[in-house]
Amino acid sequence: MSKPTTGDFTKTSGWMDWYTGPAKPRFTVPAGAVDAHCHVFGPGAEFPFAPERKYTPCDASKAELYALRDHLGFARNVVVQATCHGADNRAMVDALVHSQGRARGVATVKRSVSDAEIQAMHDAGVRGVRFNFVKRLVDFTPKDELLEIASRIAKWNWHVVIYFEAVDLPELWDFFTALPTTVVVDHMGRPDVNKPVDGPEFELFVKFMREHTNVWSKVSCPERLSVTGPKALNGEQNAYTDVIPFAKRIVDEFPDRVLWGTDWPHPNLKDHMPDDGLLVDFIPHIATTAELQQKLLVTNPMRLYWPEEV
Ligand SMILES: O=C(O)/C=C(\CC(=O)C(=O)O)C(=O)O
Repeated sequence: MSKPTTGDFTKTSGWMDWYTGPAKPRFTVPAGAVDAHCHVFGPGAEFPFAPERKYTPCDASKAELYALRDHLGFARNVVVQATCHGADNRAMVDALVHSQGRARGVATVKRSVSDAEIQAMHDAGVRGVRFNFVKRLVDFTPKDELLEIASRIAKWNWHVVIYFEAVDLPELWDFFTALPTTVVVDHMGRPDVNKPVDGPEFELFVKFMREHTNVWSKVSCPERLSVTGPKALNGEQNAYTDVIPFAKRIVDEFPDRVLWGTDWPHPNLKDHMPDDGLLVDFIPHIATTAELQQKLLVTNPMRLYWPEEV
């Protein structure tokens, strides 16, 4: 792969570009595997970043995303709207319509979105909206506005993706449990992996999934959650060991409601940029049987994003 470009935009200071030349994974993903969490950024010259963005990334185009998909052995992608594009979904939708049906999407919308706009996004392959509660990424949106959006998109059988930090779950609980759709949590609700896997904080997340069967989780982003590593670099086959107990627990207890994604191009990492090939080699540490891997990588994402093919 070539090096990331920047267009006319100036990247956020300290920005880490995605890893070029990822390893070929040693773990062979099952046929039809879906990378269910990834993004496109711009390119800024074609799809400008949103004025209200909290970071300016390097470009990460659909062509580069699909080259990575093929290199890693995946068949499909779910492209999630990144906050640097605000509620301007053009770059994400453009990626979907140029995927030969091999990508579906998750959008960010405002209350002002029209039914015709929702329908057009649906026709392009969008199947959900994302509500982001990570304060460094977005400004606050009132809950009544989000609930109104959730009840409107439910008519298209879309779901809601939620992104939040573990410490905020108690405060957000009532809102999340009032959502009328399937709810997909990004990155296991960002647990603090310094805390015990059976401690009160992660128990609350497990309870959230146990008591609400409409709640799914992405067991993604060990590179973001890990404190002790080791990093997925230089051929490391046992990366991010401190995240494994958390992700494995969720896969074991809720095998029919888990998804996995690369999170390429890995926005806002501060410490290191992982080798995506080695991230794929993390999967068998958290989904430890062929049956669990099939559910995580194929059956579950297909049920949620391509139900007409299941
Ligand atoms: O890519 C992710 O899932 C995580 C992000 C970025 C993000 O959510 C966004 O820009 O929309 C993060 O923690 O900075």
